[in-house]
Amino acid sequence: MTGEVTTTAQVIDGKAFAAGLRARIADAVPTFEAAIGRAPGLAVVLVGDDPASAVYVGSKGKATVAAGMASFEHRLPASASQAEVEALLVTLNADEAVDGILLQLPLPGHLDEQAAVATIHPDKDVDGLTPVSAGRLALGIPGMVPCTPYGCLLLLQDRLGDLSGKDAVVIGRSILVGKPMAQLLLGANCTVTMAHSRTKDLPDLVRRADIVVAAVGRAEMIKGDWIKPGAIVIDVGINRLAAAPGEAKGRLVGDVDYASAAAVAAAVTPVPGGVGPMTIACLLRNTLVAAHRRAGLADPKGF
Ligand SMILES: Nc1nc2c(c(=O)[nH]1)N[C@@H](CN(C=O)c1ccc(C(=O)N[C@@H](CCC(=O)O)C(=O)O)cc1)CN2
Repeated sequence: MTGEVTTTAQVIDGKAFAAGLRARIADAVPTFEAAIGRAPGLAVVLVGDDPASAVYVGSKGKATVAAGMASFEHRLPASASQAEVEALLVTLNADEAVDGILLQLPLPGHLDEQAAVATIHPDKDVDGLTPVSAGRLALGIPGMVPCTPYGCLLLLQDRLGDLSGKDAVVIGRSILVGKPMAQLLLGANCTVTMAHSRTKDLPDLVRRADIVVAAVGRAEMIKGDWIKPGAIVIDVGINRLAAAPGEAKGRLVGDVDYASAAAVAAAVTPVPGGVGPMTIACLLRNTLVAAHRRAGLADPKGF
């Protein structure tokens, strides 16, 4: 019999992996509480009324409580000034019950995101976005690592073990994902190429990679014929398509054209259910770690 051999990639189940991580975090919380006399605390700040952000903040609060940690939710109106946002962050920096602070992004357009984030004390920066955290990551010094890229790294290591010598391409150069992802992969001894909207011959570049991390924010842009057979594909994109006739809302898709990529790759993360759930699990992990460091305890083992 002749004809093409079609492979079907394994699905990397981020939802299941995140559930396991969250369960292990919940198991570690009572030990911390017994030693310090209080649970780790996470404060999440939402400015404005972006519906997606409100959903993410609600999910973070629920996950925090489910892990046995203390959740502090702060909402400011969309009209809040830079000074008001920064004043709240300064108050949270000084609050002994708060180990981690997260400022939900994006902020309303009139606010300076970088300046606001930089107000967060680096020891409480569980989002890993302050200049100090970014500098520590670049220098390879222990610090807080942004949640989404850290989640991607955990999924890759779970699949491949040692990443040394792998060719990795990161598509997208955001502060939230692309740049820290590249640093983490470099730290894991990958050979890393960063690609972005002005990269030439992107399909050819992607075709050389053993690991593809897509974080470009364009629905289904990366096609299966760009993927090297046997590569691992991590799709960070979350894009909602326009609703088809008869649908209340459009489907969620990633930055990767899943069906065509799955025919070539060894393994692919789905959207939804891939990288997304890892973001919140890693936020809890960072909060647990921050709480230990602030209390002068050794980092919890196995995280
Ligand atoms: N300060 C931050 N702001 C934002 C971050 C961040 O890490 N820090 N990330 C994103 C949003 N985000 C968390 O804040 C987030 C996005 C997606 C998911 C998730 O689980 N997605 C699900 C699908 C959800 C759906 O149905 O809409 C999935 O992929 O399975 C969790 C968290 C921007 N802002």
